Amino acid sequence: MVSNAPSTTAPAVELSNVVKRFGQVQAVDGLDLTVQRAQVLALLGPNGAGKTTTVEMCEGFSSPDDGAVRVLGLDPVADAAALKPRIGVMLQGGGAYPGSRAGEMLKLVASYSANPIDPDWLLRTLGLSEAVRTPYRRLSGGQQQRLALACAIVGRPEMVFLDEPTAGMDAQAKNLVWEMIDALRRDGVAILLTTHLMDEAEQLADELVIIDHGRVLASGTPSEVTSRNVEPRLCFRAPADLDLTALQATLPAGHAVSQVTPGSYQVDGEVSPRLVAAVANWCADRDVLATELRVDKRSLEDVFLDLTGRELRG
Ligand SMILES: Nc1ncnc2c1ncn2[C@@H]1O[C@H](COP(=O)(O)OP(=O)(O)OP(=O)(O)O)[C@@H](O)[C@H]1O
Repeated sequence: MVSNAPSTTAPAVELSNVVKRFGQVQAVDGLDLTVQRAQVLALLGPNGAGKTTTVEMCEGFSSPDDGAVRVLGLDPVADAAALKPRIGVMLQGGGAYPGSRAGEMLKLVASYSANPIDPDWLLRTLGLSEAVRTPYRRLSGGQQQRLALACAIVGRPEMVFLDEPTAGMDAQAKNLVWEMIDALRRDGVAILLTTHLMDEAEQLADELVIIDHGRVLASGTPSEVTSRNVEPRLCFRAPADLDLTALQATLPAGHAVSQVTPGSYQVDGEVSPRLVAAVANWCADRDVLATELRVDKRSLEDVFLDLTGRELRG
C-alpha cells in the first residue's frame, strides 16, 4: 500500500494500481511499480506502451485518473514545491533557450539549488568543456543530451528521471553517461530511466520492468527477466544447408531445428544432455564439424520481442 505520510525511508518511487486515460486510450492500466533508493530501474516498452505517461505522472506533470503515485513519499502534484528540489528530470530537448550558452545554462540551473555540484566539474566530467561557450542550438544532439543530464543532476537530486538518456549518442558519449549513472547510484541516488536500448537496460538496471498497453508484462533483475521468460536453446555452427529433416528425426520429441542464417543453426525445445549428444552424434556420423556448439541464454531483446510482439507500432 502507498502511504500518505511523507517519509525519508519511503521507496524513491511507488506506483500503486495507477490508471491514466486519454479519451478512449487507456495509456496506463493498473500499473504497480517500485523504485528503491540507490537503484536503477529501467522501464522498457514499445512505442506507445505508456512509459512517458508513467514518468510524467511521477514528475508531477499530470495526475493519475486512479491509483496512487508517490515519489520520495510525496504526492508529485500536491507536494510539488517540496518535491521539485529533490528530484532531477532529464527532458528530451526540452526546457532550453536555443540562444543561451551551455555553460550559462548549467550555471543558471545550479543557481536554483542550495548545494549544487560544481558546474565546471560536471561539464568536464561529461565531456562538455569545449562546448561551454557554444549556444544550445549549435550543440550536437549528443552534447544537448549530456547538457540535459547535467542540468538534471547538478542540484544533487535524490531521485532522477531519465528519458532515453543516450538516444542518438555515439559509443564514447554513451559510455560516459553510463558511468555517470553508475556513479549516481553508488552515491545513493535512485534512477528511473526509459530506454529502447536493450544493452543499456542490461548494463545499468538493477530492475527491469517491461510494459505494454500500460500494463506490466515482466519485471525483475535483468537475469531474472531473461531466464524466467524464455528457455535457453541449443545453437551451433556447421557448413550451410545441412539435411535438417534427417537431423530432426534423430532428436528427442518436441524439438525443432532450423537454420537461422547460412551455417548457423538453432534447436528450439528443452535443452538436455540427450539433446546435446544427439546433435553432436548426428554431426559426427556424417563427418560434419559442429563449431560453437553452445547453450544460449536468450537475449533480453528476444524476451522483449516475445512478450510485446514483432509487429511495428504506430
Ligand atoms: N496527451 C495525450 N493525449 C492523447 N493521447 C496520449 C497523450 N499522451 C499519450 N497518449 C497516448 O497514450 C499512449 C501511451 O503513450 P506514451 O507516450 O506514454 O508511450 P511511450 O511508451 O512513452 O511511447 P514512446 O516509446 O513512443 O515514447 C499512446 O497511445 C499515446 O498515443
